[in-house]
Amino acid sequence: MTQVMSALAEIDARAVSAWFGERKVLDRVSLLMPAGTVTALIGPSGCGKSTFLRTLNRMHELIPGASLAGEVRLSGADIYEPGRKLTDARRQIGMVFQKPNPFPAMSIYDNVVAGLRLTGTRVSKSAKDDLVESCLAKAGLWAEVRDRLRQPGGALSGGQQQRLCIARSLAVRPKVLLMDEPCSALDPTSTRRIEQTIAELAHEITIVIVTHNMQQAARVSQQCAFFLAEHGTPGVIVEAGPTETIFGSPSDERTSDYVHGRFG
Ligand SMILES: Nc1ncnc2c1ncn2[C@@H]1O[C@H](COP(=O)(O)OP(=O)(O)OP(=O)(O)O)[C@@H](O)[C@H]1O
Repeated sequence: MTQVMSALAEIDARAVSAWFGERKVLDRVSLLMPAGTVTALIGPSGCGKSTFLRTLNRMHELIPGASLAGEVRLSGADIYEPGRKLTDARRQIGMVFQKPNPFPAMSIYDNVVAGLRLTGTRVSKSAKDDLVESCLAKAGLWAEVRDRLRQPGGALSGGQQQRLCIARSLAVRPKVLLMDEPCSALDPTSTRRIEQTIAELAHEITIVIVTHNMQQAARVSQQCAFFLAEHGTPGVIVEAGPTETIFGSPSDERTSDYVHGRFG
């Protein structure tokens, strides 16, 4: 079976600020997301978690009027360095969104390999077959779809579609996988299945997940960062650290209030 992942990589955000037009929504946010771990970004609505996530693979700059400052280092190299191609960052740092977004009319097989064409990767037919099997297996979907790879992606359940999107992300061999509330459109059973997939993938890939679900953050992550944007000020990280510390004995009272459901 084809090896899907490349070497483990850390991602290090340094003093990242972000704006939409004149409005600053993140202020000098620094966070090291260690290789091969799951980092959960938590905090109330509007504090900048998704914006921060989008700065990690250069998606923020696609929004008209959006700008940013700071550095994002992938294994030491700044993805924003002049001369570095946008597509390199996208290939190395994949993303899974809130709402599963497979190509609905395209087959399951073609959905998995869809990213190869976009990144200009040429692969033989047999290598492609191996890649499809290996990515679907890693996304926890192979057993359910192995006999119907030619059926459309849109015919799968919501949870299966989300796992198909994870498989599609894995096919271009990313070093980091960003997940923006990947379970918020799913039922509890599908949610647990995705969480299981995250746990299995975390041995081979660095994962950053935005979640509003505190139990989920506690279940899937080894590190948590608590974001807050108080009184209309730009979002900052109040506190980041090992998940058991953030939930068990945080140093800031606002973190404790948030993780225990007292606000947000
Ligand atoms: N495309 C956009 N144009 C202008 N402002 C935006 C845009 N996207 C987000 N914002 C603003 O930036 C701030 C941060 O939003 P962001 O979506 O990053 O927060 P969040 O913590 O992910 O929120 P949620 O948990 O509700 O998804 C918010 O005030 C939001 O209104």
